[in-house]
Amino acid sequence: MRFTKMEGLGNDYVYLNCLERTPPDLPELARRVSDRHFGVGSDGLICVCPSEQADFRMRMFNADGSEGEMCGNGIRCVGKFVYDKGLTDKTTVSVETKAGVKVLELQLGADGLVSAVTVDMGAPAVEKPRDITVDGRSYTVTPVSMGNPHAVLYLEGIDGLDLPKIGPGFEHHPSFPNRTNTEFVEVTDRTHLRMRVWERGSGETLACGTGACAVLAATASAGRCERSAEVALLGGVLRIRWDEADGHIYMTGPAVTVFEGDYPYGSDQ
Ligand SMILES: N[C@H](CCC[C@H](N)C(=O)O)C(=O)O
Repeated sequence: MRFTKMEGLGNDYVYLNCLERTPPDLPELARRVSDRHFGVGSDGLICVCPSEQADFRMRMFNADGSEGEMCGNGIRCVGKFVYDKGLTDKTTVSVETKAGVKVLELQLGADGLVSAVTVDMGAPAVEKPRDITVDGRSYTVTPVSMGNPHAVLYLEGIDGLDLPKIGPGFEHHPSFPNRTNTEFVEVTDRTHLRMRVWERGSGETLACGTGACAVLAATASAGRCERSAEVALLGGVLRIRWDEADGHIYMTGPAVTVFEGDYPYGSDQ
């Protein structure tokens, strides 16, 4: 099975062209390819599938095999995948996701291939902050949906956090019936935010596009930053803008192809 390894700010996935056929048992395939010792190594699996209502459909699976509703870094790479492979000649591409149809504006580099993408991520749903207890300690989190669930919290010294220790307590907290992605945020100034993320189903990743959008929405809603800011993640910086007119969030960032390969998996598995 031919695959393409791609990354958006180090949030890396294995990408499959499923326009003609889809391998059986995608959750199991995601678990296998994601393993960084026995598989390809990735934060998960992303399948580019046909769509009735958009140019393409993206299905995203976390490393544990669970299917997410949306993936910001992933959808930027889907835009690069379909354009660079000649599956479209359009630089405005629509992609159906479980969180609705997203519109991508592809930016081309000097080589004529996609170097960066701006995604209309749709409107965030920001809830009121709520206190939750994790491992005996109380935290104030702001739940935000970008189609997938996020819990945003503000702490000083996020670099010193032991996320493998505290992350699962947030991910599996009973307050989040479908689990949650959790973002740990420092507000540098009104146009610069820093964050780390413990992702539902994948653990700490170097970046999370939907998470960065959730962080901007929660922080601007609290009056602590402007509606347009740079969000610094371990893997790099995303530019996030929450448009006043349409209420949508726009995310701009890079998309990179790392390598192509073949993986032994098919209908006889
Ligand atoms: N890395 C992705 C988010 C994956 C979210 C997934 N962990 C979920 O179950 O919602 C991003 O760039 O938005």
